[in-house]
Amino acid sequence: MTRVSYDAHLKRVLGLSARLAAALGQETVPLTSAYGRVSATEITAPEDLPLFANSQMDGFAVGPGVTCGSTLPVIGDIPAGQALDGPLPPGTAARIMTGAAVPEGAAAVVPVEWTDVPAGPVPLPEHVTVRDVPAEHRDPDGSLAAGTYVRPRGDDVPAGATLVRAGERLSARHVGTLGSLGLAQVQVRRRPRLAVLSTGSELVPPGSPRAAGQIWESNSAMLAALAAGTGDVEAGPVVAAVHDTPAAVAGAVDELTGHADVLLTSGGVSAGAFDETKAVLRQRDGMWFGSVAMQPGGPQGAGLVPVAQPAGADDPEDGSDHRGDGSHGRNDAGREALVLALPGNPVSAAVSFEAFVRPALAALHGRAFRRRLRSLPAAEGFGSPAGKLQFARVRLHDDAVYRLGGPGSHLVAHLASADALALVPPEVTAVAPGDRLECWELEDRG
Ligand SMILES: Nc1nc2c(c(=O)[nH]1)N[C@H]1C(S)=C(S)[C@@H](COP(=O)(O)OP(=O)(O)OC[C@H]3O[C@@H](n4cnc5c(N)ncnc54)[C@H](O)[C@@H]3O)O[C@H]1N2
Ligand code: MOO
Repeated sequence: MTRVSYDAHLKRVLGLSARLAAALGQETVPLTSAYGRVSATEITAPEDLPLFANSQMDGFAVGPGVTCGSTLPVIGDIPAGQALDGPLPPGTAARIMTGAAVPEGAAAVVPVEWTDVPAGPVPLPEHVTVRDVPAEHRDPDGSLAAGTYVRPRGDDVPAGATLVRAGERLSARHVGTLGSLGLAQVQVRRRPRLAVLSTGSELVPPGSPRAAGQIWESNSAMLAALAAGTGDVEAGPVVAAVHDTPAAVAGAVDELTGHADVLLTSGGVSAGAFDETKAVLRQRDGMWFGSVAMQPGGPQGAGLVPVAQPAGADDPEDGSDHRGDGSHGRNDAGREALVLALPGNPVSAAVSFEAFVRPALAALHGRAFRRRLRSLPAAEGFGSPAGKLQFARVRLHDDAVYRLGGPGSHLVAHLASADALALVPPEVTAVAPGDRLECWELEDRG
């Protein structure tokens, strides 16, 4: 069987993902649905922000040269949401609220606390006397410094400034900024629809009765949960426990790729007499199977598989959006699905997700993928298989790496209590206490 390095297989998976990313395309979503999506374009500020010079305080807008003791006639109110009709006449003041537009002719805002006017809901006074100008707000001549408590137009960002880069995931704070600039819609990368298929005649869904030799199926729920946690997918069908027969596996693959852009399969990819997943998928154009020099996660398959055209799928009349809305009956002519065939051992499936699926889902959005890495010394020594990159399940504690359990790919409870994977390079067969290990912090660690 072909044996490739971890880096070589990752490169293959990322290349396949980049090809599918181009076909997935983009869509426009309302700002209220944009959180967590990946921007398809650079987004620049269409206007200056703040949109206009406005007051930072409830108080009085005044012209230049006001000093402690100045008394000024008050010509009116400027509540937030309104603008004075014309400039502020010289030698006058206008009562102004936080966020209200500072009129032409005003040089500064005097907070109400610095005046003889009571704070709060009081009638508009005829005059205001400035009682206090703290030293830090005075010009050398003692007058109130120009610009005091005025938020200038464009102070935050000028029109044309970059707010979001193409391929950047939109945070809640981005959403707030885009709303501040009146942007009601965002062009985002279309999220792939993801399906999961677990194969194995020994598997029964949790909650079902179990015959001798059977086990409860757990990979499909785990893989669907890991995928959901990335925020990079639309949840699609999850099929737990398809029997190891060519017809059952082939039927499930056709059905699921008909409804998904990405299919994760688990099981049936090693050397067993009943490993039908590999046998069936190997016959599809575009699928590669081989052994990756890593443990767990050695046996892997990956490819872009042409999707069987479902009966009755129509061509879109306007020639647009060949992907439709991800529902039944979309036009699948020429469409391909990314199939990642993961090993069935539960720890192997989980490690394969971290090693290949997580970066693939980022690449499907054209998003740069960054792991949370730490380099820490091993607390204890342990062995590692020669020629394989080992992903040890560990806990990071007191700036050291503590291994959990052994290397067995069936140790699911240890997997669940891990908060990181420690990588032992292929050429290292023994880790000594104090040896530095690169660790990937697990995204959904408890
Ligand atoms: N002769 C060889 N045997 C094996 C090799 C090999 O190179 N030569 N590789 C081993 C490695 S490494 C792995 S990993 C596994 C991968 O096997 P498969 O992907 O074919 O997986 P299965 O045989 O179907 O299952 C392996 C194991 O995991 C359990 N399993 C499978 N699916 C699920 C599921 N959805 N939920 C819970 N548990 C599952 C299954 O019962 C088996 O115990 O092959 C080694 N063998
Ligand atoms: O490589 Mo398998 O994935 O050890 O357990």
